[in-house]
Amino acid sequence: MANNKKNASANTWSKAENTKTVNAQKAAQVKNEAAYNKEIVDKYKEAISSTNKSLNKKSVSKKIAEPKTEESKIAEVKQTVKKELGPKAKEVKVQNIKETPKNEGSLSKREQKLIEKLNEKESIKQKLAEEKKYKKENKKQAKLIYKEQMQQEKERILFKKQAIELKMKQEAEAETRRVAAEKAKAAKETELVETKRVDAEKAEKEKQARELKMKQEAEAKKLLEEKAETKKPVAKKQKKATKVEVVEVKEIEVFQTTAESEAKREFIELEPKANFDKGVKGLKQKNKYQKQLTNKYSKDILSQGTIVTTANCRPNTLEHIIELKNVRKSYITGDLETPILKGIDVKLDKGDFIVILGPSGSGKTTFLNVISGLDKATEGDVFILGSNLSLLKDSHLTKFRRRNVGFIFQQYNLLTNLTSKENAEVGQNLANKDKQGMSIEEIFETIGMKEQMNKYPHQMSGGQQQRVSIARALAKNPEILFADEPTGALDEEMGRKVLEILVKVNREQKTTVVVVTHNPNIAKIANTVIHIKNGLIDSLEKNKKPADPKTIEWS
Ligand SMILES: Nc1ncnc2c1ncn2[C@@H]1O[C@H](COP(=O)(O)OP(=O)(O)OP(=O)(O)O)[C@@H](O)[C@H]1O
Repeated sequence: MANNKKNASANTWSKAENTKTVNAQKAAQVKNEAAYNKEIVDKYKEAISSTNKSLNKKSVSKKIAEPKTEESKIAEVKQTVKKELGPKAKEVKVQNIKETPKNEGSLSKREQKLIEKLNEKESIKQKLAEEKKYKKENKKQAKLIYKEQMQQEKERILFKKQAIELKMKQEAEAETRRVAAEKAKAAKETELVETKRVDAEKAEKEKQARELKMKQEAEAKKLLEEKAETKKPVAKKQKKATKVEVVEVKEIEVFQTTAESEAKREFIELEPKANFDKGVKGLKQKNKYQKQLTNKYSKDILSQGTIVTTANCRPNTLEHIIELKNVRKSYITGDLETPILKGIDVKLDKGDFIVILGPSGSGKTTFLNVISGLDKATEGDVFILGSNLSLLKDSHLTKFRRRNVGFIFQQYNLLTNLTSKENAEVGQNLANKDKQGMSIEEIFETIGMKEQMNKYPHQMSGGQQQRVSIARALAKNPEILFADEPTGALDEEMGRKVLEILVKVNREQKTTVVVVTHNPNIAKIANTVIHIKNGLIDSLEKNKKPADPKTIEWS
């Protein structure tokens, strides 16, 4: 019995010794593995540090799990052994190993083998668990590091993006500032240029106003002088002029046709002269001959009403206000004679409304100028109111025109610095005092311009200005009213109005009206229509029923 007890005790001790050895081995192994783990952790740390360095960022603020202490490892192994050995291990632990006698029995071989196997198994299991754990830990760490790196990369990209955006924003702001500065500069320059332009315009306007004022003053002065001169012509001229001129002023009184004066008119028939050369030479001879006759007969024609013919023509002055015989008009161009009017014969009745038509360049205006005394024929008789205008001196021609004829031009020719009324008064100053005519007010009433009497030409329309020019012509109370394209610059409405006035004057005042026009429709309001073609009268038609200007077609 005592021996059995002794053996059991020896066995227990031996077991304990073995367990101690195993535990020591395990502790050594854990120590080694701990060192190994530490090395791995160090490596990770180093990797993290190098990654951080490469990202040029702060070090990863990662808390890497420190390896477990040796004591905790040993405790853990002990715990595992305890778990594996179950109640046996419990038993071993319960007993005090140091106190257990060394020779107290021994384990059976089977038990020993079992323990060895268990230890081995435990060791492998332990190792696998550790490995798994470390792997898991490493994977977790790597994941964290990766996550951290990704986060850092994201931050880096975000930072870069923000930096780019900031740069772009700064550049945009700088561009905006530059554009604004340029705009401001341009605006300043424009303002400067505009200011200069406005100043220049202002200066120019002031200059023009000064000039206009001076011109107006000069014209007004001239008008007043003319008025004063008209009132006392003889007295003033006597002061300044020579004796001969005084005689001239006294002598020249334009002949007026009355029933009484008509009977007293002298008639002189000159032998027609035909032995002139051809061309320019002949033209010069004709001019010379005409001058001689002019010097001889001009005064008598103008003041005495002497009728002088160079073309075998005795005009019927009671019937015909205009009578032309073999009228020619030529111009000298270089060495060549250019014939325009080529031998015109015509008789036009007093009080007629005459319209002259013809193609452009046919000689209409030349014809009008010759019969109105604005130009002189080269050859032939031009009897107007019985006076042969071909034999009047220029100064006498002017007097004749002033007394007897009125003009209306396409471009109204009003004095710009005089009002409508004053323009008309200029005409009135030249009026035929012996002939009873309309007053200025009546004239403006006739032309429908009473409200515009105090307006200046620039304050009126073209049609209104043309009507003022009619008023001016009518104020002269002329025997004949000549109009060259009077509606040429007007629209239809104004054109018709002007024609209505001319017709009215013709009917009511018995004024002979001669109108040159391109518009064949206007011919319908006339009672005499002349067609001029190539410097000759192509036809003369009488119209017994002239149309009202309101009813004619216009274009
Ligand atoms: N001073 C001049 N010197 C030379 N030729 C002239 C002169 N004046 C007019 N002519 C010519 O006389 C011709 C007739 O001119 P005019 O003005 O009389 O014609 P018109 O029938 O009135 O023409 P339009 O209807 O075009 O006004 C034209 O060929 C013109 O060139």
